[in-house]
Amino acid sequence: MESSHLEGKDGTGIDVPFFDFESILAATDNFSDENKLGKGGFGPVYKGKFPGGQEIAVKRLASVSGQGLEEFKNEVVLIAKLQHRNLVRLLGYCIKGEEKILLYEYMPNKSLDSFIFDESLSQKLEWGTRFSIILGVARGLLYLHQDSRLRIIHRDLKTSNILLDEEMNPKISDFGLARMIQGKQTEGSTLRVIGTYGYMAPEYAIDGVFSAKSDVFSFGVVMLEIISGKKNMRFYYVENTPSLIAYAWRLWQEGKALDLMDSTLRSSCNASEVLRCVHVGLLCVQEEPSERPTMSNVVVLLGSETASLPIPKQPAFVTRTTLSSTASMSSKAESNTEITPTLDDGR
Ligand SMILES: Nc1ncnc2c1ncn2[C@@H]1O[C@H](COP(=O)(O)OP(=O)(O)OP(=O)(O)O)[C@@H](O)[C@H]1O
Repeated sequence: MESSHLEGKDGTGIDVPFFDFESILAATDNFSDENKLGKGGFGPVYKGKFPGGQEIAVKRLASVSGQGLEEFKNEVVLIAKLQHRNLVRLLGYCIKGEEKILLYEYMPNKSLDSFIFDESLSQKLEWGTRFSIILGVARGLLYLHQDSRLRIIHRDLKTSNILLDEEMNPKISDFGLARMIQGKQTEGSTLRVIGTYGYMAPEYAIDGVFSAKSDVFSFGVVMLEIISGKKNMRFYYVENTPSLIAYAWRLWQEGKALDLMDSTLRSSCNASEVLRCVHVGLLCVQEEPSERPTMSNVVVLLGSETASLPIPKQPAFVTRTTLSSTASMSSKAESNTEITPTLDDGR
């Protein structure tokens, strides 16, 4: 099934196996509906199984058809170089005509959102597991931003892009794909916003300006969702508050930040860890990007019981007005997901 390998040009010896189309057809039972795991903005994803029993996830890319072959291969090598225990591993690729496919390790526990937003599954995710998921995601994102040398901005970090392995270790997925589709910017501005409302920083949603700090904002939203078990964007209808961020901010100001905690977990959680997470989460979602911590600050702050934390300033999206203007101003946004730019689309 593997017929050749791509190698990095820089002598790093990175090796990306090429899989022929027929072996992928066989592994996915001709991309059968039963094997379809879902469809994201980059295209549908299928579960596959190779003859030896190895399970894989097959992403059939929809949006890169215009991209040249060489360019695509270079990006595949780049993504394959990004290896960390908190990133989903790229196993190989396939090109056949217009068809471009990426093969990833299969994550049996699917995505974090399917746990935390589900009434019964969320109860299995006690605080200790949630805290280690938060730490793992922070480390994975730090690696993308700094340690990988390549400075990758994810641009679409959200709870549905965090997958869980059999031991509930978190692995970030879809990293490098925004870059694959839009070119090799490490930061800058774009007319085509790849992201999901509810997770995007205001400067990215409104002006298309992205940086490591816009990922930090998304991380903050993810963290508040993990703590509360509630979605940021659907929040208005739950609590009559513009967003989860606004709710967290209100509780914080009233000295009741622990109430943000998913009610099913309150009796068994470590209160000081939860409070630290809410505090760091609020630092991440501050309106002004320069006030937000870097991911390396975040990792240190989360891991230390004694570090003194700065007082957070008012976050973005605390009023209904800011949310509405974001949604309407970002109508130029061409999200990579199936969402349309309305207030209600956070998933
Ligand atoms: N490596 C994987 N192992 C197991 N399931 C996966 C894997 N990658 C993706 N999936 C599942 O496939 C489905 C589609 O994933 P994908 O990441 O393409 O889209 P999404 O997260 O729903 O949306 P978006 O494109 O906006 O990120 C999701 O249900 C996801 O959980």
